[in-house]
Amino acid sequence: MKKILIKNANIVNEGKVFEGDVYIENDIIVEVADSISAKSQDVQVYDAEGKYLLPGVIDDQVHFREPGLTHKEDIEHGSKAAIAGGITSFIEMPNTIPQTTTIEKLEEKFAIAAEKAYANYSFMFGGTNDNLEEIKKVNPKTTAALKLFLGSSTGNMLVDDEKVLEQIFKHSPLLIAAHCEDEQTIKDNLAKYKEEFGDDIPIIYHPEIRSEEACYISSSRAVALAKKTGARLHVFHLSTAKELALFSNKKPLKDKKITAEVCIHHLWFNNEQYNEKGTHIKWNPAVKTKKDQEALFKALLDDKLDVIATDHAPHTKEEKNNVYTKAPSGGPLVQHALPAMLEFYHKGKISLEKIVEKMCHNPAILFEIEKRGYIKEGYKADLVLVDLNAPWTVQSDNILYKCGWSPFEKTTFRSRITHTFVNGKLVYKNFKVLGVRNAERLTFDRS
Ligand SMILES: NC(=O)N[C@@H](CC(=O)O)C(=O)O
Repeated sequence: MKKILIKNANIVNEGKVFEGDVYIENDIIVEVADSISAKSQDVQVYDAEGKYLLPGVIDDQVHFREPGLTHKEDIEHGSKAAIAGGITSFIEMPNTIPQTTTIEKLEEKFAIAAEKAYANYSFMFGGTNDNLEEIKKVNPKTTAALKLFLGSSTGNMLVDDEKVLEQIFKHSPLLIAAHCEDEQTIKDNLAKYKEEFGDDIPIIYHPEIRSEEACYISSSRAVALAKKTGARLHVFHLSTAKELALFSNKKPLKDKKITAEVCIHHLWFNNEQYNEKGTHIKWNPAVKTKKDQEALFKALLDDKLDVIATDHAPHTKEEKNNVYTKAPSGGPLVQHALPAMLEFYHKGKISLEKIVEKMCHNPAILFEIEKRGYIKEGYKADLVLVDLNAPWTVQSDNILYKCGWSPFEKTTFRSRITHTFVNGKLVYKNFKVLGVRNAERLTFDRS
């Protein structure tokens, strides 16, 4: 039996920060207490020396591009970058090639992950205009959720047949996670700018094309449909202040039928950075104004926004360094999401407890993930040790993404992830992925 004792940590868990020790046997946290002493010789002891111990982050939205788009990213590189960023579990999206729209394709992805993933994994099934019967067959006990693109993005998975959509909302056995941007509004806006600029539309107009209105029309339609059908809806990557009125903080997360996510890039960037960063910060939905950014932050603290995710969506530099209409939307984020949130902590904008709630506890509650997301007895030992005072700068020689670039390049983060444990095994230490694969398929506690 493998036994690990982490001593002298500042443990961040369930709204508290307290000094303590954590004892692990095999993959399970066996004891969390003020002081634990090694009970036998074969216990491996890590002295945390006051560093902060967090539950491993659970990222509910990543695009690891495998199969079919592995020139951009793959499960091995993506999950290695994830553990370097303190993300110990990920839920991956269906816009791969082939798309994850049949049970067979879904199982193929699980098989790839079983061979290659460095972090615990699950996948979302993809809904289309014509796979309702297949959706009905997906087992909610073994698959994370159903992803619907209610706005076009990478991978041509737009679901725009209103009648089908209502049927999906009525009959989905899975929680529905939706990308909300109204297609017609985007098309009309794009046509207007294309008339003026051709393909080389200045990037600053991205949030005018993928506009607030496009987001609001689509999110409100999805929320209305969820209310009408009783579907369990989770709206992905909120980007505007206006949409926040659609969400509520009146109930505890476990009782909410409609929930919402915010992504790192919408919290970190705003439209003032388009001139400097260009298409490297082109995302769908677009990064919008400073006012939107501030409203998102407030809604996160007020619990109108339930989880923080990355929407890690790499494209190569060559693909990104293109004129507006040809540069794909999306960027790599898993390695830098937690350091970015910890930077907000340093700036006094959010507490460590809140970061842990939104990145670790809440994804586990929302997706009913079994025994993860907390530093608790009986839970899986997915843990991250963080040095809050060890500045480092994002640069090409420490970026682990297959695409080799980051929108955070040249950013100095004050906090560093020093150790990541997945199911009780140390898999990452001080800028080094240790080559130890100990990931498991996520399981769900759903009745
Ligand atoms: N977020 C993005 O801008 N792009 C994502 C798709 C998506 O989630 O829209 C991608 O897969 O490239």
